[in-house]
Amino acid sequence: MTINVATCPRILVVDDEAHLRELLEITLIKMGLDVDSAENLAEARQLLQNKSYALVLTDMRLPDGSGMELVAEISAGYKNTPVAVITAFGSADNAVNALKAGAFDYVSKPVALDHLRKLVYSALNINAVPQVKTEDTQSVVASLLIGQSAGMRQVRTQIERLARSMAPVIITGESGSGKELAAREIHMSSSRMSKPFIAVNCGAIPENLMEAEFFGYRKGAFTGAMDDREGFFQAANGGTLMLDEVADLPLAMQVKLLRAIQERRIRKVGATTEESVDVRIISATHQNLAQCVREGRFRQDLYYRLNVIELHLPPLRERLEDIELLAAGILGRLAGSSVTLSAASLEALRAYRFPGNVRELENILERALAFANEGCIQPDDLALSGKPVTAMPEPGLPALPVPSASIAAPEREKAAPHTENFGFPELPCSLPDYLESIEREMIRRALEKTRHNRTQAADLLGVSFRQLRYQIQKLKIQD
Ligand SMILES: Nc1ncnc2c1ncn2[C@@H]1O[C@H](COP(=O)(O)OP(=O)(O)OP(=O)(O)O)[C@@H](O)[C@H]1O
Repeated sequence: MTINVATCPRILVVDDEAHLRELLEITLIKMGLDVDSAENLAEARQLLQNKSYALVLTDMRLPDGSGMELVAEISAGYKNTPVAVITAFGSADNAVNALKAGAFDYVSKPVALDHLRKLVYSALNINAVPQVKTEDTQSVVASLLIGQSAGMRQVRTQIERLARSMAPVIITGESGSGKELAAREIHMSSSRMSKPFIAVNCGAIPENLMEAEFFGYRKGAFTGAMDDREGFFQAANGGTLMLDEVADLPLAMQVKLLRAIQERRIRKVGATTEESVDVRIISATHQNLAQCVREGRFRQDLYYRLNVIELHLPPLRERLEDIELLAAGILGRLAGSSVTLSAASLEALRAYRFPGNVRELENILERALAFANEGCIQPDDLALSGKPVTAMPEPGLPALPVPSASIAAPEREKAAPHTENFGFPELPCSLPDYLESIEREMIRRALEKTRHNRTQAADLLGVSFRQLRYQIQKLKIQD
């Protein structure tokens, strides 16, 4: 990156150690930047009032207070100024706290100049990311996430904020609720947008290949390693690495990952030297990671590192008002403007629970397109299964999902004869999917009834604890 001298960005360095201040000043000036320095908080505040800065770089310990105070003040009062902190060696807690308070990034002492330069370039890029605002001031330029519900608006506002930081983010939400899309949006709205976004499904990689897949390997490192290969970290260098289903990482790999994140250095399998990497980590899980920590399946230190900021994607059933826009977007993508949704179909969709969230809506519409006549999708074409959001069955009643129960009134009459067959539904489109939906529902009920005590829930269902745990994972049940 070359810096435009005509609009030379100005950096504020706040540090009371003269030699470190000097090192930072020289490095920044050599990068073609203007630099102001302050020895303490009072001087920094004074300078901030008089000039605007492209970046503030502050030490944590200052003679008249803590760098954290400056982070908080800048985050609140100078929203367009990124602030990075310099932390003492080994004080991971400080770094995490600063990121939580709104710091854009951090460097640890002794300051590695290559890391410092990368940090500065990222910070300078932040304000170069184009932001198009709508009347309600939400950025729409890279909005991949469709939806205007209060929940989605909040998600977008949070994404806008998160995009201006390097802080690790954990995205939670049920399967299919848009976690990967949200991660992409954070990346696309950040200064890393021109660099790669790599999404890795941690649950899909065989344990014995994990290290090589993440960090790469040298030729001859193991049988079959015919050439040097890069791993996900190198592939995402300068950009964002998304660890999807992070709870599925085996414990041994969790240790290695923690090290890579903390040191920002990795070592290829079979290599003797380490290489530095500049990767922003976004993780995602549909599991309760804190619970995984309690159960000893996830390391607390890694949890603490990854879980600096949480972004929660609400399930689709909590934002049913988004369905119309989502359906229009999905149909537009799948069929252009040639197919529409009838009013009754929209009503039927709005009454459905969507256990598979937006992904399920996509599947329903894709299948419906095949059945739709004259360019209009009717409720029958949707072939909805499961219970509607409204009309939950009474406790104690058999919980078999009734496919036609969510269909709007006139269509319900048509479908009724099929559903009066001893309470069984009409034939499902897919028996395995149908049986899974029943199993999922029964497990959910047992968990609800036992206040999420898995041992008791397993007893209620007449299965072993391990069997239940396996089914919960397999069926991606939010517990
Ligand atoms: N708000 C949204 N607007 C448009 N499309 C969406 C939205 N949310 C999700 N999708 C679409 O739904 C599908 C599932 O989304 P995504 O893969 O991001 O979900 P996920 O939560 O990461 O799922 P999983 O936990 O199973 O990995 C994708 O095709 C995605 O494009």
